[in-house]
Amino acid sequence: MSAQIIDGKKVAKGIRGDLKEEVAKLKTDGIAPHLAVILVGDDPASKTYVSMKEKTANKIGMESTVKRLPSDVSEEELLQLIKELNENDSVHGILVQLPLPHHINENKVINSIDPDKDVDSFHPINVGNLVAGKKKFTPCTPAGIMKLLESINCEINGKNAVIVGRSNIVGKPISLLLLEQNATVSICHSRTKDLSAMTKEADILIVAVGKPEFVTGKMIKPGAVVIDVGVNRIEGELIGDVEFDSAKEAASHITPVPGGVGPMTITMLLNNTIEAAKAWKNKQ
Ligand SMILES: Nc1nc(=O)c2c([nH]1)NC[C@@H]1CN(c3ccc(C(=O)N[C@@H](CCC(=O)O)C(=O)O)cc3)C=[N+]21
Repeated sequence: MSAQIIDGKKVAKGIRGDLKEEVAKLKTDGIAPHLAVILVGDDPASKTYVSMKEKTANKIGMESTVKRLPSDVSEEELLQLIKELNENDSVHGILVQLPLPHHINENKVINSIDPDKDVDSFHPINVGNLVAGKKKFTPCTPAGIMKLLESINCEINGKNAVIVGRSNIVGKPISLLLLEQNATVSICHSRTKDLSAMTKEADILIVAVGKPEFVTGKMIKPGAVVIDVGVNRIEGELIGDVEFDSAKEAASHITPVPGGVGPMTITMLLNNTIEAAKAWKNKQ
């Protein structure tokens, strides 16, 4: 058996078509959804991601501004820029590309973003709302994963969902979203005693550990849905956290890397920016 490959590019494109219409509608109401991205330093991967965000935003008719700061910028200057963007009524979404240089306190920066403009949904207020089930924004990568599951009509209610990885950006929030849909959720990590025994129980397996080809086919329950969130760049090539060739023999559905979760992340970021613009409009 060979799994059906979940085409994240295609799903993302479909959603972007809807978003483009929403942007056009908002523009006729005099509101141009506007995303501001802050890039500190010149890490090549970050530069690529930021220009992809800018390009995709423009493709659906959205406004985008990229603020580029040198790697030795002071924390104070960065916080000042965020303050200006918070106060700028024409900006609806603010994203600070992570990781930041070590001399800058990441938490302090995230905490300074207006929660209403926090399209990454990393601010503690938005994290708290997600935990309480009253969210304003859904964090981009987890939101994208839910859309991918939806695209294959994946049943979630009552299923065993196993998450490998407990990051604030993916592992923790995706666990909450799956729990909201009544999955039985287990979160595994580096101290998990028998990882294979856990992953083999998964009807839905989400892997976000940042270790190339960490999960192999023999760790997967036959017929499972496998979502690979890994983006490991090795000698210029993008490698997932799942060993694709062996995994696709066990799984019923699987996401590739590239072309799986990645394209969804950016699309959901644009979705959140449109949501922010709509919420702003309703406050006026
Ligand atoms: N504040 C913040 N928010 C983020 O959402 C954020 C961040 N910082 N820092 C870095 C990570 C990583 N990330 C990705 C986005 C798109 C792809 C993506 O589109 N990947 C393509 C391939 C792109 C390529 O070839 O390089 C794919 O998987 O098909 C991957 C990774 C967002 N991140």
